[in-house]
Amino acid sequence: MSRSNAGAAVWLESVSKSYPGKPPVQALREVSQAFRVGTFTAIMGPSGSGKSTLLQCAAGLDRPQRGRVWLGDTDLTRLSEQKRTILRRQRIGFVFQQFNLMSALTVTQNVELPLRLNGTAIDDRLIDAALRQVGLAEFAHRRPAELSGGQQQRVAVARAVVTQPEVMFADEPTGALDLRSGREVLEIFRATVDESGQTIIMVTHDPQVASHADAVLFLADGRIVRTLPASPAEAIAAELTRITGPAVR
Ligand SMILES: Nc1ncnc2c1ncn2[C@@H]1O[C@H](COP(=O)(O)OP(=O)(O)OP(=O)(O)O)[C@@H](O)[C@H]1O
Repeated sequence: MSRSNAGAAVWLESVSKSYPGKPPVQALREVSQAFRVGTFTAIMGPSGSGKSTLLQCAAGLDRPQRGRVWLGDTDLTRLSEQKRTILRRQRIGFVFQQFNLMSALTVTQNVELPLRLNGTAIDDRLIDAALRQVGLAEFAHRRPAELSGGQQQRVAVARAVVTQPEVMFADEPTGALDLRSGREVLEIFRATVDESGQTIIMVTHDPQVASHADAVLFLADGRIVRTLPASPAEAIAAELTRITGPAVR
């Protein structure tokens, strides 16, 4: 089959995913979406609309029942579990809400970890460059417990970018951070996209966070129902209210 969407970092083609149950839960319904190289996309939508499922299918962590998911020229849906694991290590970076750092390891050792898992030779200059990128070069020998939450998340970002992945996926990356630390992480994301041509796909509930992205996708009931270009937080919040109904808080 020929690809009509060459140039996309990630491309979903009619992706459907359901979870078993009585009745089964239809989490994604025929979702088609291209994420262009060098763009920063936010995914929003009400709770249960399918955001995490979309992220997991796009990142090859989960496999849809129907449709295709491409990472560059690779069809992830055709790969075995083992090949997807190797591909994730080599070509994808992840940042989660809860940092997921190894507490016994230093900052440097945490950032080195993906290279070790890949069997890549450890190049100190690469580690140093990743730590500089997140403004933490002078914290290289500390352990996570000796850092603030914002600094820990910046270590997680350094760990995600050190392999120079084609795509970085982030699931609520600022959810556990105060406003200022959250903004610092988002500024690093922005710079990584603008200066290194990184592609970032991020799930968030927060319109302020989404306002740093180049585009915002809105999911409802397993479908992409709206796409906004880069927009101020107020416009994103208004769109979310239109889709979700007024906020309860
Ligand atoms: N492992 C699972 N087994 C069964 N149902 C699941 C599973 N994971 C998710 N679901 C269901 O699939 C639907 C989509 O879930 P998903 O986690 O993708 O939504 P979400 O938009 O990320 O939600 P939230 O904002 O609350 O994290 C929901 O109805 C959810 O209950």
